[in-house]
Amino acid sequence: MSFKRILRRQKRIYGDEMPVRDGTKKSLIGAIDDGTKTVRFVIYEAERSEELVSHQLDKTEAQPQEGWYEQDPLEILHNIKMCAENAIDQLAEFGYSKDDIVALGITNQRETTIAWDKFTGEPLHPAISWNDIRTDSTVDAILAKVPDRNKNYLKNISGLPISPYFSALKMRWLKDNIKSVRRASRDKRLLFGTVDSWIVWNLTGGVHGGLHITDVTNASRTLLMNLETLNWDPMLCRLFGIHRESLPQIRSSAEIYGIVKDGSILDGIRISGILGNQQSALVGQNCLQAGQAKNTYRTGCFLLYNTGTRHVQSTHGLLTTVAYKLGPNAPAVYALEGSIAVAGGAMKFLRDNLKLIKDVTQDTEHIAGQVFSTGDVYFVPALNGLYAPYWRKDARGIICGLTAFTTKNHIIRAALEAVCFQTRDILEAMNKDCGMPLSKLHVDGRMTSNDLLMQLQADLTGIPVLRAQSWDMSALGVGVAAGHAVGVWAVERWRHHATPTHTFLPTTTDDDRDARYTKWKMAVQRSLGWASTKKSITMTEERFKLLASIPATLYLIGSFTMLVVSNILKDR
Ligand SMILES: Nc1ncnc2c1ncn2[C@@H]1O[C@H](COP(=O)(O)OP(=O)(O)O)[C@@H](O)[C@H]1O
Ligand SMILES: O=P(O)(O)OC[C@H](O)CO
Repeated sequence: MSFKRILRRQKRIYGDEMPVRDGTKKSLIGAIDDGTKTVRFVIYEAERSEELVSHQLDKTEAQPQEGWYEQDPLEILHNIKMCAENAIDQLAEFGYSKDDIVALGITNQRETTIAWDKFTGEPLHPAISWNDIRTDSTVDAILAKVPDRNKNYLKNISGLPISPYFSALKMRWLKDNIKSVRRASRDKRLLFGTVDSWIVWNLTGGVHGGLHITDVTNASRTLLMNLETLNWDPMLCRLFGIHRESLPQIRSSAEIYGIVKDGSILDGIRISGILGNQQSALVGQNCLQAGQAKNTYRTGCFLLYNTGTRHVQSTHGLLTTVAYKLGPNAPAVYALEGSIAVAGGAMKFLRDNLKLIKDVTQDTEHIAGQVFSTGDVYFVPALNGLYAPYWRKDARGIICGLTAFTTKNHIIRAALEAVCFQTRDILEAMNKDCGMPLSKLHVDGRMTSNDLLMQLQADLTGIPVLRAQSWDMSALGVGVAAGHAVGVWAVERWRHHATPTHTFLPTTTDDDRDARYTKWKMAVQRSLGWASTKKSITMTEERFKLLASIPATLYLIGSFTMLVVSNILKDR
């Protein structure tokens, strides 16, 4: 890379606040950030708390059936290696090499579940993504086992409602539906893990003694961990039918777990930090005091409120989760979390499914900015049900309020507003749980580069929105944790990273925003109860393709027969 390109890159990352290098070498920390749609590898200069180089690759996501989302576990590993190689290559331009990396941290999409064979290292099934809703009937089967089919029955122990979102349901589904998983379980070869476990096991040697571990933040998203003991809960494991031996050991978020031994460019580096990506952003934004909160806008959007060493139970639809535990002997810190399943994901839906935009980054702000309002259009992106505070797996996406005046500009703007209204839903719930409204909102995540979105967020919540200095606070957070564990990154050193670069102030009146919010709630009501678990003969994509390949006459006869048969069945 030419020197000019490096300068341009630095300018892009740091703006006018470019770090001044004095020629002395600093300790470097590597961070793997495995998101739902992208993998990144970032290298930080610990003493200066500066991002030095990074590389990112998009991931492929398969959708084999409606509501099913899968990732390739081997692609995740491959992409990490490619990103690491590329980032490390760039180090030479700064006078550094791989040997200057003193520790490695891993932050990851949470809940996404992988099953693999301890002896061959082969994944037994594609990774089931966090937002996959195939476990709908598994949820019903578990609900049938608890008093009053109460979805909040396990909240006191785990902090979580019974929902397809969490890993235990995905593990149960894998055991119920995938023969190789059942066989591996019977033969005691089965290992389960969230993505952090899969990455660490492979990096530390895989079949040759790889470490099967996870950290408290990831474990707290499985519905199998007890928030009090910070260990797998025997009753929960029994309820979901998951054997303790197939689960990873739960460790803190910052300690030296082991050394990379996979023959890759990362070989020999200590792994010393693991954090779920939303908890990691909380650390990266330096929200380390009780009462501090941040909202991260990526594929989903997640607002975490630090409650200190107390785990507070929400009565308004929020989750209780472990925020971090920065060392084996450090206390666990907890958070209340408002989880939104579809934020940036809605932009990709507008691009890939509805073809309303070509480029998520360029088009959404530009096109939505061409109209001054949504023209009373509301888009509830309940594409896989609704998460907090509703927890309704039967909700489905709707766009309502359409008129002959509506254009795609209004719909795109409504999709941006949906992220803001969902955030307001969470803020309302948090206010009820904590009794104290947030006076400002610290934000990060790639979507926050969208100025229009940020302004809408301030206008629709009525509080200032403070954009973080760098959008990827998740990578930074785990970099800090990893550096902290090896003693090269002190809290004070990254404090200035939490300094927002831009503040968006509300420009609307309370009456105006409350009227809009009331309309949003009406739209949400209309999205609920849409999906039913009752099986019906629906025209799926596959059936449509099959029918399209049959000649017209046969098709007519076929359809007529189906109609007659379904009428007979209906009358029974
Ligand atoms: N400028 C933007 N305006 C609106 N949405 C954006 C913008 N930039 C990115 N996004 C959306 O934000 C999400 C970014 O996700 P990404 O950072 O790749 O995270 P992850 O893979 O962890 O979910 C994508 O879904 C994308 O659609
Ligand atoms: O892909 P992201 O960054 O939206 O993160 C996903 C969350 O960790 C799911 O809980």
